[in-house]
Amino acid sequence: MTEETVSGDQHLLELRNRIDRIDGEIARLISERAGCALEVAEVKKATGEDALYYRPEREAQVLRRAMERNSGPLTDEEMARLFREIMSACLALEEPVKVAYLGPEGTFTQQATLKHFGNSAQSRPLAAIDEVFREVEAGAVNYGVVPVENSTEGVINHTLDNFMNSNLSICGEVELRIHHHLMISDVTRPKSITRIYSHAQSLAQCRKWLDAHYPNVERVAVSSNADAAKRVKGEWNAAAIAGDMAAELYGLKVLSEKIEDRPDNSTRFLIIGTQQVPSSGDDKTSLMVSMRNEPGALHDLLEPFRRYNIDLTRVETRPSQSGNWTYVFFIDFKGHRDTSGIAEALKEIGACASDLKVLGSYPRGVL
Ligand SMILES: C=C(O[C@@H]1C=C(C(=O)O)C=C[C@H]1O)C(=O)O
Repeated sequence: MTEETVSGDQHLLELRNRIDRIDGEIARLISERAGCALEVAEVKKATGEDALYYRPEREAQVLRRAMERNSGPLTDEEMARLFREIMSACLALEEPVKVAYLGPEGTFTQQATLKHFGNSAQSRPLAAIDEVFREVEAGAVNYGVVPVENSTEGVINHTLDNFMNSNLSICGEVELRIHHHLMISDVTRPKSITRIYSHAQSLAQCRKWLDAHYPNVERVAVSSNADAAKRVKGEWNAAAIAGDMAAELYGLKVLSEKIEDRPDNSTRFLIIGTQQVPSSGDDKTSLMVSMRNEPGALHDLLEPFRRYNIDLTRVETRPSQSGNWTYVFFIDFKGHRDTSGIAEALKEIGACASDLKVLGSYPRGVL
């Protein structure tokens, strides 16, 4: 052995000893933190039956602080993800949070659920967006996670329409970068692919790539990406477009990575529940408004936003379910309903609208 390797080995040993010591400290601090969370639970329990254990506004603040405080070498996102998991475990000690999401397992909505609640939440896949709403309304789960818009393909109508017949609120949002891959099973012959399965939204998000690489291959829309991945197992002439989780879950091989047409392709998901969330300091508010069907109605609706200098982030129109050619507007803007300016604007809009429902004020997605 040369002198160099001896000193290299020695250095490695010292570094590992240091890491062991640091791990000991981290473990002690995490236990101390978990003990605090248990005490918090006692304080919350004293408020009675409806004690709210999961506090979206507080969690957003903890994550933002973790990012602000970070000075590297880990990225801010990586640091926040670690804190996300610590909080998830602490919350589970207080009370395990139950979450339903649009399934099946392996979908991007499952990935969004994990990103938002961490691995200690108890999550359950359901077959349809309506079912997620229903289970939260029935109290079978505490929260639901549903997709609401995609940066390439636009709004998910089904989610918006569900709010028309529901009393649920929006308690949070989470954004997910969507990377699609073309995947095959171990029996697929890559040169003989005649059929590609995926969800219609995903096929649309990869349209140009498919036109360029598989122009004459049949595109088959199925109920989810996970379903597409499942079908490919055992089909020698088929491929699927889906995400990492589906590839892993069904043991598929990725043939082409990141085939989405737009590199910034992302989907926004909503956390639905029954809770009214206090301000986190950086929030968004979502409204559902119906207007009288008369000239200038849309102008009257939007005017207070300009006057109170409120930053609109989205306006969607959906046919109302109460009559032909009448519409419901879904409006998102920056800020919390309880802050001055916004509270006044909402009062004025309420006075000129035939119906106004604040779907919720909630922390802007952190991760
Ligand atoms: C500890 C609390 O309860 C939960 C756990 C949190 C945490 O671990 O930091 C934060 C918010 C709550 O979801 C709290 O409300 O402060």
